[in-house]
Amino acid sequence: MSVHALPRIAIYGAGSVGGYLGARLHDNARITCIGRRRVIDAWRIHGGLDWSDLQGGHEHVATRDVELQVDPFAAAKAHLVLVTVKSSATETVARELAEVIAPGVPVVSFQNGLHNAATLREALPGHPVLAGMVPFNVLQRIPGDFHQGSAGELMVEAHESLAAFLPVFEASGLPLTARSDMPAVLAAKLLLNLNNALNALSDLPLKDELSQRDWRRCLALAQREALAVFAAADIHPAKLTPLPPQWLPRVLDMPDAWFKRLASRLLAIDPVARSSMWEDLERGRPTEVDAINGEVVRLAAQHRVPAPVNERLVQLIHEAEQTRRAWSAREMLDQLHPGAV
Ligand SMILES: NC(=O)C1=CN([C@@H]2O[C@H](COP(=O)(O)OP(=O)(O)OC[C@H]3O[C@@H](n4cnc5c(N)ncnc54)[C@H](OP(=O)(O)O)[C@@H]3O)[C@@H](O)[C@H]2O)C=CC1
Ligand SMILES: CC(C)(CO)C(=O)C(=O)O
Repeated sequence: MSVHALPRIAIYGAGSVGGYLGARLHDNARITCIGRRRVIDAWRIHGGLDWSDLQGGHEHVATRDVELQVDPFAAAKAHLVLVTVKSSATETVARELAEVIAPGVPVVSFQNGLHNAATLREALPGHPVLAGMVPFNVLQRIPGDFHQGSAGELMVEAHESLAAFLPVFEASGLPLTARSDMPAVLAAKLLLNLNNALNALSDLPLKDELSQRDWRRCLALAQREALAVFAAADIHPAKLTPLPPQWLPRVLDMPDAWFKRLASRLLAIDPVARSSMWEDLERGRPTEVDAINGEVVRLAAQHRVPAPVNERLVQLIHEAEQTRRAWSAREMLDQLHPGAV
């Protein structure tokens, strides 16, 4: 197919997820990545984008094969826009997109958190704005080099406007599963993302952290609390893992040998993979904790149920944004459940 016949996809938020998606999709779409000057310059110096994954797949995408831009106006010609900024940037991005994108162009939020699509929708009336979900981990190892460190399929709210784009994702080896229950999918992802804060505070790779029972006990505390809050708020998380979400805390609590046997897929993670929140602390950026553990705390307050574990995690991450230290699992357990150790 001539390159001119390929759809144009703008990826707004050149970072770990945005760079990875851009690199994976570039054979089947004309990709424009829009981001900060420091990032775009670094990617140009790198000579483009590299992606790799757990299965050994890898590719170099030269700068001539992907458009790298700092000006929001570069999204004007897009047939589809993917938003890949952190949650705290969504409102600004929504306003920037409203100024530039063509009428009716669909916009997909590939972000963690429950409300990003709603925030985009408010500023973009007349566009289908669809919630998406990225299940896997992406680490930007050096600027322009992206590694997918765990498995899973991208999900998106089912909508007719995506019909022309689903084959693009499929052909690129990143199939998009269309779902009619995205709020439930995002709630289930939020439960998994409660580990982002713990992983960042542990300063360990995800695999090492989740291999230690005491770190898993910390996550189980945060998830149990979130499940009780969700129940009070009538939110029913979807089943994204082989185990129903309600079983996760019990399985996390298990001794290491049992956990490894029952939840081997949860540990099928690249040994270098870390949470996106760890990457934020590492790079001295504000984190998304208010949209993740903070969401549990907000819902708990609305429904008058306690959420001390997630409240403490929000505090600890905000402290870590100022001054970092690596916590041991025992110290963390003592913070989240005094007397449990
Ligand atoms: N990384 C991962 O493994 C995963 C991440 N996610 C989710 O995906 C989303 C993106 O995460 P991730 O890729 O890690 O984030 P990154 O921080 O790596 O990338 C986002 C980039 O967008 C930039 N940006 C922010 N606002 C604008 C703007 N107005 N115009 C242009 N660029 C802007 C940011 O710059 P600046 O830093 O200056 O704000 C940053 O460079 C998050 O919601 C995250 O939770 C989901 C699954 C896995
Ligand atoms: C994939 C996962 C759950 C963990 O890396 C994530 O969403 C993140 O890091 O933000």
